[in-house]
Amino acid sequence: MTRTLVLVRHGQSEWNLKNLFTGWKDPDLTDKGIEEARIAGHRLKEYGLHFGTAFTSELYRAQRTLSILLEELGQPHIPTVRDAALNERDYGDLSGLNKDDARAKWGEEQVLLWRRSYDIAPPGGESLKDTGARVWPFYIHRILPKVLSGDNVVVAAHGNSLRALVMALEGMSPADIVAEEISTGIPIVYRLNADSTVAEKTVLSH
Ligand SMILES: O=C(O)[C@H](O)COP(=O)(O)O
Repeated sequence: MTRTLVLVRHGQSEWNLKNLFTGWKDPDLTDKGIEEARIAGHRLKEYGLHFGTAFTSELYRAQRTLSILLEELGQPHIPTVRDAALNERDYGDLSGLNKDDARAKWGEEQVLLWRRSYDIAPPGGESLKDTGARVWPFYIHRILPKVLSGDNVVVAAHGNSLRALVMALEGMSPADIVAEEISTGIPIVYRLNADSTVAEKTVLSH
């Protein structure tokens, strides 16, 4: 049994391109983002992966990335679960603001704490810990049983919902997770042991 779990962050969005905090806002992919999703599907095809189930968020950029990727894989119609538990971190009052303008207003250090620390939430939004509080139970109750049953699973989600998932999978500490970045459109392939620990991790870079 392969017990494969693939995580992929959506391709570049219009707001990634404009350097805006996005969170639960719902912009589309850019042309580059569409291409990144295609390449991700192509890399998974080359890797020989077939999926039984897909999971994504309720946000369009992740859903569109997933459908482009599955189309490229030749598996456009697999069962797909969409759930807000996998949504991006809610960026609260920062949503829609330019990231450089935010650094100019609140300082580099404060903005980095909001973006990468474990438990400091942006004003009106979620910390990574808050995001994990919805991602982790969803993983345990909905995603993991599929993986452990041998049903290869792909999860198309977001930078911070995936950072929360990677933190749990790899047993990272709050200090470790600060440096963890998830690139757009790069599949991360985990093979899990029967006890759900990670046996192997492969990053399918371009
Ligand atoms: O919501 C956003 O702005 C991005 O998708 C992730 O942003 P971050 O890299 O600032 O956490």
